[in-house]
Amino acid sequence: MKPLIELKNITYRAHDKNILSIPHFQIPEGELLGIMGPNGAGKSTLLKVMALLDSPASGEILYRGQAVPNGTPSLDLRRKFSVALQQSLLLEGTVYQNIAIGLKLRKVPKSVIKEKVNLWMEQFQISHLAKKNAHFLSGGEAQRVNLARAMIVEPEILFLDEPFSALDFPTKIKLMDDFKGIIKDSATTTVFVSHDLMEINYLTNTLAIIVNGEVKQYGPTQRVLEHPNLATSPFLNEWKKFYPMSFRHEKPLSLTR
Ligand SMILES: Nc1ncnc2c1ncn2[C@@H]1O[C@H](COP(=O)(O)OP(=O)(O)OP(=O)(O)O)[C@@H](O)[C@H]1O
Repeated sequence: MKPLIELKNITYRAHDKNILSIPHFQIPEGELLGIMGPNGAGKSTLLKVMALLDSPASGEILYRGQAVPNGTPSLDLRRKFSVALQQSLLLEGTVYQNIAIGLKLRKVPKSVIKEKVNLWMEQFQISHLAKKNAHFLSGGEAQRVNLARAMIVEPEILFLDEPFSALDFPTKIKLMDDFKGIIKDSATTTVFVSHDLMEINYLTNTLAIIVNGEVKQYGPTQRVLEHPNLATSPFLNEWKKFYPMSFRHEKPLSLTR
């Protein structure tokens, strides 16, 4: 498949330290890519650079083969991307208003907004919360609103940075299960940063392991997890001690539905 995003010779520096060094990396359209690695490896920085939220020190980013001007991506291009972070950062107002905001900014007619917000609230099973103040939601509810808000604009690419990591385990697996169905149905190209092997194994098809700002292994998720290389095995083998079997299962072991 054609790459949606391509990175060439990307470096990122902060305080005179090299944070990222990526000679070449690409995300094909339709990919469900996981980015995993130890704390401080550069996962979030890579996501921010790919989502055009931060500029690299050097290198080139191409979107559908077109070079993106460094530092000044057009509004048009930005609007093809959605980002959801660990903190849901919901705005003052109701759940309905929070989910509607992206379409409102795009000046979509009110009747269409209503139809789409209702659809996405249904998809994320939060219709009953429509009129609730978004600042009084549980963590799981808030993350559902956050993901609905990201999906309603029908992004060409969705960037997720640890969206499930603050949730308790039953809440997490239920949301991940629902979310997987939604992503599959919409066929949205997705980049999912996580440090959790169970989340990565469950949600992604392809996996990049980052260590010290470099992509040390890339390939189909199952293959990477089952055959870590010299650079990634110290990290992956630690995880596999805690999830000795889960990387062989399609679903987390405790997910019974
Ligand atoms: N703007 C910045 N200024 C200074 N240091 C930074 C900046 N951005 C990132 N870093 C440093 O870059 C390194 C990579 O950070 P990043 O948040 O990308 O890692 P990560 O893999 O997402 O980590 P974690 O799993 O802990 O969230 C860290 O050492 C971090 O302190």
